[in-house]
Order: sequence, then C-alpha cells, then structure tokens
Amino acid sequence: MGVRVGRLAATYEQAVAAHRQAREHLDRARHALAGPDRPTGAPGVPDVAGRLDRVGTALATPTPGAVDLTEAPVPVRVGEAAVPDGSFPALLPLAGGNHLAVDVDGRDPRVAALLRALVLRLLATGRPGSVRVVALDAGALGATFLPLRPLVDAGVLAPPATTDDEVADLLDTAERHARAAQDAGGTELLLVVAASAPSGRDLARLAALTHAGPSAAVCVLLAGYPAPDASAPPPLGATTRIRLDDRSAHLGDPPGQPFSPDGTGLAATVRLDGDPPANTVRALAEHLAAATRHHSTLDFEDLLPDGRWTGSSADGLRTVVGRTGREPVTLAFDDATPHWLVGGRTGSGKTVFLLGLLYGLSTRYGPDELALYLLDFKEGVSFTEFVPTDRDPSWIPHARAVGIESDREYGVAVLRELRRELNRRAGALKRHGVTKLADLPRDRPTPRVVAVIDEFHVLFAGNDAVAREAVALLEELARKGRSYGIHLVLASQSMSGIEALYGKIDPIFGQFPLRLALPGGNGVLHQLNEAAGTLPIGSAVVNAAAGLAGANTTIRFPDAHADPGAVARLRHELWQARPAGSRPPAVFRGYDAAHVEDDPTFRGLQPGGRRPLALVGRTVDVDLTSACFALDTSPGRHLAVVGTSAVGAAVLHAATVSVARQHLPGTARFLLAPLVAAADEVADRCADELAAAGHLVTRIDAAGLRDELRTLAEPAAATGRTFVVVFGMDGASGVLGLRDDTFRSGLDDLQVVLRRGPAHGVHLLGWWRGLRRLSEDIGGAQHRDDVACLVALNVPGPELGIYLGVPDLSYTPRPNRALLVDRHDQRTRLIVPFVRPGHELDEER
Ligand SMILES: Nc1ncnc2c1ncn2[C@@H]1O[C@H](COP(=O)(O)OP(=O)(O)OP(=O)(O)O)[C@@H](O)[C@H]1O
Repeated sequence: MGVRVGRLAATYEQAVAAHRQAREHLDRARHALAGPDRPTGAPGVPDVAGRLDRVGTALATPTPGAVDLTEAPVPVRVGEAAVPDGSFPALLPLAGGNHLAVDVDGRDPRVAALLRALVLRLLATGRPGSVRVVALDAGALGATFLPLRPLVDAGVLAPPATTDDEVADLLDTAERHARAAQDAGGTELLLVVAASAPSGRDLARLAALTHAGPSAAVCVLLAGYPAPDASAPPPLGATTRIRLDDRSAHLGDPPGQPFSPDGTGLAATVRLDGDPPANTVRALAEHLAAATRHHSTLDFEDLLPDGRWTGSSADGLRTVVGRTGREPVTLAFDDATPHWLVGGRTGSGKTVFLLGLLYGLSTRYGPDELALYLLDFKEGVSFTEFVPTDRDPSWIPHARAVGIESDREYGVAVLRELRRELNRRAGALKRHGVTKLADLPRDRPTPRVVAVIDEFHVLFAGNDAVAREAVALLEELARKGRSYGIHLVLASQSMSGIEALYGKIDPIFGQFPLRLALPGGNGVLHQLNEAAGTLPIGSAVVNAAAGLAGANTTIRFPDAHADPGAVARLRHELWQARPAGSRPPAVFRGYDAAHVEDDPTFRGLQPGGRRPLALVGRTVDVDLTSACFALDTSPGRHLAVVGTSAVGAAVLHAATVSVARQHLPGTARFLLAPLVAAADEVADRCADELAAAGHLVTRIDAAGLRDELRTLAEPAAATGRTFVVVFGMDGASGVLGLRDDTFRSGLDDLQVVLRRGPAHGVHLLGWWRGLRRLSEDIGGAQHRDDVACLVALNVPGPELGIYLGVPDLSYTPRPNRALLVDRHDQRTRLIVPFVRPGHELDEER
C-alpha cells in the first residue's frame, strides 16, 4: 500500500511538472512570436494571443487570417495534452522553416485526421492566397485527402500525387518553389503534406526540403517517418517529431524551443485532434476560393494610374509593370536604369508584357513628355494596335514610328533617326548652355523617347554592312541615350544570335542594368542565375543588377490580351485626348505592297518641272519616302530595272506614268516597246493610261526600236522630251546586235543615246531580265555609269555587287523588295517597289 501511494504521488508530481512545463512552453511561444520587448496588442505588433487562439480554434471560425507564414513559425494546435489536473492545447511550431514528422503513416485514421486538420489550420492562419498545398499519398491512393475535396475544387490543394512519376513531379515543383523563393524572396508558403513517406531518392529529396531554411518558404508534414524497416532514414532538419502508440501521441521537442531539457519531449500524452467537420472544410474552401481569386487576379487596369497624363518626365519615366505578392512593382527609365533588356522564349508573354508597359507609360505621361518608337521584327501583330487601321482609325498619340514585321534596313533607319534626335538634343543643350533636358525652354517640348525593339537579335543576323551599322548605332544610343532622354528596350527570345555583336556585348549591354526575364529568358540574366527557367506564363524576374543572382524579384503581370475591349477603350480615350494637330505615327508594315497611285509624291506631281522624276517605289525608311530618280540632262540619266520578277514591268509602268504626269500633253513623246510576253498586259495598260492623259504614244517592236535608236543617236533629231520605254530589253538584243551596211549595230546607237540622249531630253526606261544582258548592252561594266539609275529586283546580291563594283554589297533579294542604286549621287536604298493593284507577293517567288 505504502509503495502504491508513493508511486501515485510520484506520478502526480510528474504530471504537474509536465503541465507546468507545457504552460511555460506556451508562454515562450507567445513571447517569441511577439518579440521580447514588444507588448502584444501594440500598434504594428501582431496580436499573438489572438493569433494563437485563432490557430487553436480555426476549426470553429474558419476565417482566413493575415499571418505571413514564411517569416516566422506559428504555433499550431495538434491536439489536447492531458495532465492530471486538466488539459491544455498542445501547440507545435510550423512553417517559417519548421516542419513536422509523425512516425505512423496516414493509413492510421488518427494521422490522416491530424494531417487534414493541420492543412486546414495553416490555410486558415495564412493570408488568403499565400498558402498552396501539395500532397503525396501513394499509401492510400489519395484517399487520405478525400475529405478536403472542396479545397481541391477551390484551387488551394493540388490533387494528391499517388504514382512515382507524380511524386517526382511534385518534388520538382517543390524544389523549384524553394529555389525561386530563396532567389526572389517569395511570400507564398508551399505546404508539402506526405501521408506516407516516399521511398529512396524521393524521401531524400523531401528530407532535403526540411533543411532548406525559412527562406525556401516550404513546410513539410511527413507521416510514416521513419518507416519501421528503414535502417538509415535521411535526417530531417527543423522538424518536430510525433510518436504514436496505441492510445496516444507523444510530442518530441520542437527545434529551438524544446519542451524538455533532456530531449524527451513534452511530458504529457496528447490526444490528437480529430477531423475538421465537413461544413468547416466547405466554408473555408469557399472563403479561400473567393479570396484566392480576388488575390490572384491581376487586371490590365492594375497597371494604369487613376488620372491621365499627370506625370512629368523631368527625372525619368516610371510605370507599374506588375505585382510581387500584392505589392505593385514600379520600374523606371532614369539615370539608374536607362535601358532595359527583356528576354523570354517564344510564347512567354513578351508581347503582352510590352503592351502593358507601353499602355502604363502612355497613360501616365502625355505626348509632350513621352514619344514612342516601336519596332518589331517578327511576323505577328505586336504593335498593330498602336496604329490606325481600316477597322479602327485610332492610334496612340505618343507613337512616332511603328514598324511591324520590319526589315533590318528599316530597323537601321529608325536607329539613324534616333541618333539624329540625339544629336539634335545635344546641340540644343549646348546652344542653351544647360546640361539637363529639363532645363531646356519649354516652348518646344523635348519628350523622353522610349524605343522598343522586339526580336532585336534579327538586326544582327548576318555579318554584313547592315548588322555592322546596327551595332554601331545601338552602341552609341545605349552609351549616350541616358543623357539625352533616349531609352531603349531590347526584347528577344534568344540571346544566342547576338554573339555576332563582334565583341560589343559588354559595351552595349553594360548600359542595360535592368533585366527582365520572362519564362525561358535566362539569357538576359547572369549565367549562374537560372531564376527564369521555371517561371509560369504571366510572370517575370526583374533584376536591376544586370542579371546577377541575388538581385531577383519575381513579378506577375496581367494579360492585356484577356480583355481586348478594355484596351481598345483606353486607346480611344488616349486618341480622343490627343493634342490638336497630332499626326498619326509613321507606319511601316513589312507585308504591305506599294502602289504608285497611292504615293503622295506621285499625287503631287504636276507638269512643268525641270527634271522629271521617275518614281519606282517607297524607300524602306521611317517615313517611307518616295523612291525616285531625277532624270536630268547628265549623261547616263536612264533607268534600268533588272530581274526576272514580273514586278519589273510594274516598276517600269510606275516610272513611266510618273514622268508622264510631269508633262502637258504634246510636250513629251513616249515610245513604248513591249518586247516580252510577261509585260504585255502592263505595257498595254501603260499605253492606254498615257493615251488617256493625252500623250503621244507610239508602240514599237524590236525593229522599230532599232530604227528609233538610230534616229535618236543623231543629236539634232530629238525635239522635246522623248522617253523610250522598253519592256524586256533582252527581247531586242538579237536585233540590236545586228550591224547594218555601215557596220553600225543597234547597240552602238543605244550606247550613244545613253551617253548623249539626256542632254537632248532623251531618256531610256528599260526592264532587263538579266544583269549580264544589261552589262553587254551598255558596252561592259566599265560603262555602268551610262545607266546610272538602277532598280535591282531578284538579282543575287554577289552578282549585283560585282556589276556595281561594290564587293560587300548587302542585298538579299526577297519578295516585295528591291535595291535602288543611283550611281551619280551614290545612293543605295532598300525599297518596296511599286506593283500593280491585285499583285500577289507570292507571284514573285
Ligand atoms: N499575364 C498573363 N497571364 C496569362 N496569360 C498570358 C499572360 N501573358 C501572356 N499570356 C498568354 O501567353 C500567350 C503568349 O503571349 P505573347 O504573345 O505575349 O508571347 P510572346 O512571348 O510575345 O510570343 P511570341 O514571341 O511567340 O509572339 C498569349 O496567349 C497570352 O494571352
């Protein structure tokens, strides 16, 4: 009896000690959460007691809390600890780098219920949208989590992984999450709940997550660890262990805040909490679903300011580009980040991001503060919405020049224009004796310029003169732009092509401290920084330290394409607000055909000019200026259109009707020689149009041409202007090559006409289908100045280079393009040649 009383007394004392110990632990937990010197309830200090109560009673009041679970551990109730004089809630630290392991797996209903309760409690504790749950349940094929189904439907809990592949995928996701959070300071907690321990390597990966520290923003709840037969299970870090026997649970010491001084854990048995009631799960799921939707939706409007055009660009341009967590992220074009480099694989959302950026800027700053140059090299519609179209006449008033499906030559033309602007600004600063744009007189606004070049690597494709000029221009703009308010945004899906930058990578990209990497856009970051490899669509890594690891912030940005109506409304709003006299942007669409009838210069032509202009197309430059030759009295002022493409006939037609427009009827003669079938239709039309305009038109064949040339070679013969228009000079070569009784050939006469004709108002406009024939007709390449005006269509670049004596000529023949060469004024320009209406570009292939 005495022994029994003694034992009972000892047991009682132990229980009291255990109770005291547990209460102390609770106090310590409260104190730790509040901080030693901060009273709870003070402004800015979390109400820890309230928080503990909420964690403890979350099942009764499923209202999502406001706790950041990645910052520090929170005490979470796991059950009721029993001591002889009563009971108290058993709390364990979870999240904030703390984890939990239970030695029995989820096939034990007590463990399954505990896991479900913990999921619910953590979800109810964290800020809505800040906890994502993934689950592994190979042991029960997902059944452990069935009661949480409403959370799956709410998008908070992913369907549990049950196969090896799914488990491996889940671990991939968790590791990516941990890396991204470590790199970019993520505020979303990933709760990884394993209802049973996976085997082998997967368990080691799971265990590794428990060692990753608080910055990884992962919390692991692992049941069935260690497995009874495991000889050397991988050690876990910062994990509280729960051991179960048949009746109750025993809590081990939480990391850093042990219950016991000797590692024996809480000296009280614990009855684990049972399942949360089904209606509680449903209520929380509903609440979280709505809150998550609200939290995660990011609209195009979120990028826009409340007012319009209120910003001053004096110290730079700033705009919201997205959010990190719930915080808006504002980026700047200023002295610190004058130029931006944007990377992302195709389909990564680059265009959408750039649209958001451009609308963000053009709503904050008026056209006096901001001017846009937009250049796109890919097939697509990136910037189409900034320009007027047949369907929608509106445009963004800030847009000065927009290139869609641009040629590299157009890109270079835009860069030249920007350099001209830069030099203009440098001159203005000097003239006014000031050093900052903001100090220039405001009578003539000097807006900051943002030039966006999408797929800029195309500029450098090919080691040719165009690429070299592009590199030189970009380098100068990147270096000096900061001082003159000219900012570049270079975007690309691939950084590999730009290795062709001839050692200029550092000088150029060193001026681009701000890097934005969209999914697959690691190329714009430092090579050891792989933060963008695993980003989802709609997010980007922002790095203002030229891509160095450790300076990443991950942002999300909205899908501007998701609500085209809102974007169109905004565009109309900006367009309506445009200052009086605003002009639409100069637009270059790479796929547009050019028609002489639409050409403004052609329309403005009138009889009476001293030197008739022969119009042949539109120059690939910022303003698409009319491409023409002045046919003055210098020897050699004749036009040769060269190439097998049928466009040759159309170019000749355009040249002919344009010179005709500059003559009153009767003041010029047109000798029309349609010598090849391919030109018949156009030649007929040309003759009809000339005749309809009252001009004197004579149709001639090859023999007639021979005769006319003989006559025209006589200096006194020409009276007034004569235009000899030959559609297919190669069709006359046989006849012209014949010698007459005086041993004179038609070619001799032709060459005389070429040299002397212009002085007498005689000009030849001819279409040769081959360069060799042209060369022979004019008496060899040494006489090439005798036909000084050349339009080369589908003539191979090297062949043309040899003919012109320009070995590194950069010209690649392609549909809808031609090279204009004027040997007298040293002009070489890429042009869009005039074609007849209805002409299909495919016909040229
Ligand atoms: N923030 C976002 N949220 C959801 N979807 C998005 C988001 N941004 C882009 N997308 C979608 O991704 C797809 C690709 O976007 P986008 O056209 O901008 O990519 P891109 O990188 O410009 O591709 P490409 O280079 O092939 O033109 C689009 O269908 C777009 O709607």
